[in-house]
Amino acid sequence: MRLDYLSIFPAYFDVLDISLVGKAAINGLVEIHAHDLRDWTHDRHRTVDDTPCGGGAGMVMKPDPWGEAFDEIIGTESDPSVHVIFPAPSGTPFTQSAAAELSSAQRIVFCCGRYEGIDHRVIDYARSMWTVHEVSLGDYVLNGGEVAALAITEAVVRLVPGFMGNPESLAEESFSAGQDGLLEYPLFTRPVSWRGLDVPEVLMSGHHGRIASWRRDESVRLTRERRPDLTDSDSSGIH
Ligand SMILES: O=C(OCc1ccccc1)c1cn[nH]c1
Repeated sequence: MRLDYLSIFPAYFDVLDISLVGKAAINGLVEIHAHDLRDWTHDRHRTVDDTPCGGGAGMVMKPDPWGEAFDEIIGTESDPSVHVIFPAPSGTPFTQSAAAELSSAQRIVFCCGRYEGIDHRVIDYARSMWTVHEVSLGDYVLNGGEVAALAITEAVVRLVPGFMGNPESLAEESFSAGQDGLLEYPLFTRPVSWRGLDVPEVLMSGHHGRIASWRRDESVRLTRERRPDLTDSDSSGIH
């Protein structure tokens, strides 16, 4: 999988050489390329923004540098196998199933908006050429798409076959199919007693049936408490 990042702060992505994703990059599963959008400007100030047509506060990212960067990084041929991701508050909420789908992509290009956003024609042009995802991580506003791109990268790359040392651990996480779309139950490890707090006895009983039902009950309780929106969805085991 090749991952490209287009940003006016490409150094954000240096961290990928260290972290979880770094390992995948080393064993050849993932190839990382970060690019400075200003490399595709031609004026002395390397301008990437301008005032919004129709007025309004803030600045908008000009389309020209994006188009020239696309030409060089992706090419001028249409190719639906290239996934182009624009993180933005106005995007479709990102989910574990979206991460799973993207984990089989051969190429993903992250376009990190700054200022108030990117000229919409950039997204329209990208849609005419590649498979575009406008993605939101949540109902809040960041200063730019870089942090969102890092989060999406981690969610996707850890699902790439051959990447995780112990794929079974993926099956038991929150939101994974194995959990029936429920939140993960509380986890404990040694010491059994810690600062006057003990591990629930059932987990030390060695009784696997009871442990499984305690865990499910906890998942149901937590999901009802924190994520009522998940309880009546078809994917969750509770209604
Ligand atoms: O702020 C975000 O993206 C950066 C961005 C992009 C375009 C204009 C403003 C900000 C974001 C919030 N949830 N998911 C993404």
